[in-house]
Amino acid sequence: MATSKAFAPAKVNLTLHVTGQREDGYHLLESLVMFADVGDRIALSLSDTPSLSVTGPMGQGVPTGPENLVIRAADLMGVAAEITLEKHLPAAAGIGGGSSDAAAVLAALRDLTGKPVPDQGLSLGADVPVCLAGKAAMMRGIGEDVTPVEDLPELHCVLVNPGVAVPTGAVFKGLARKNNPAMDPLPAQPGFGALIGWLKLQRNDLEKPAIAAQPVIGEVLEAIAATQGCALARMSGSGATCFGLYASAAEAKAAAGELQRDGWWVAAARLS
Ligand SMILES: C[C@](O)(CO)[C@H](O)COP(=O)(O)OP(=O)(O)OC[C@H]1O[C@@H](n2ccc(N)nc2=O)[C@H](O)[C@@H]1O
Ligand SMILES: Nc1ncnc2c1ncn2[C@@H]1O[C@H](COP(=O)(O)OP(=O)(O)OP(=O)(O)O)[C@@H](O)[C@H]1O
Repeated sequence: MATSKAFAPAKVNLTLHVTGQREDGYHLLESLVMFADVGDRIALSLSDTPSLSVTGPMGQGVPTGPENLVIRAADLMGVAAEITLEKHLPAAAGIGGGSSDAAAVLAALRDLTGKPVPDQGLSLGADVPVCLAGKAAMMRGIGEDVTPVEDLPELHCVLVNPGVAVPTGAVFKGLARKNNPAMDPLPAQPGFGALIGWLKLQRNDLEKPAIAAQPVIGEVLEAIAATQGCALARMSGSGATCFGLYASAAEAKAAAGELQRDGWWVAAARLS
């Protein structure tokens, strides 16, 4: 029986500019996305009797029925599979947990069966195409326009989620304005200092409405910014997960130690 194992990394939106809105309500975005070396793990095998088992430290509350994005991904490919999903990432957290799981299943089933992935998986979620690309990229449109970005420096980060789920649609609805300024052009082959300098001039436009919905996100950002060596603190996606960036793995690891609180999920990671 054909089997496959896959890693579904956390997606981090280093920037997220909301520059407009389409007639169907979806927002036009510009986002620099990188992927962390922390994530979920998936094992799957082709089978006549499809099934899903959800395990892992963050598995509680994750749907095990047909609404789980890994099952929807298998359905989209028209393939029956037995899937085990080991959750390490918090759900509804702005780091694409479900989208990255879906992308990993799409890629595994494409490789096992030779079938193409319909429409980059966009129908499963706006974050699925960038997760399917799986490497640093500029994301535009509503998420379907993905351009890989080469030559970014190694980044070390801490990811912090305060344990509150933030529904993506509600955060978009809370935006005061939909047509915010575009991102500045990314400098060519930036070193760490140049990339941080550029990032500081960009934004995550969803930060403000997310903080209005869940004020603890503001506390997370302050706590990250206060850690030793933190070059930038910002929210990812629609929240509530926030990240801090550091020049070294040792600083990111020390920050993760400082940021431990009851109910907070904290991970040090490398971004690429
Ligand atoms: C905020 C981001 O995480 C940034 O990477 C993504 O844009 C969201 O990606 P996602 O979670 O895969 O989003 P989806 O599941 O497609 O959409 C959830 C909800 O977010 C809103 N949504 C999402 C993407 C987008 N470009 N405009 C939107 O307005 C819509 O109300 C939608 O119903
Ligand atoms: N495989 C999955 N893992 C986690 N949640 C899932 C999964 N499949 C479906 N869901 C549901 O999808 C919802 C969104 O979860 P997800 O982890 O994709 O967060 P997200 O905030 O939408 O991420 P992002 O906005 O960065 O894409 C959850 O509330 C959960 O019930």
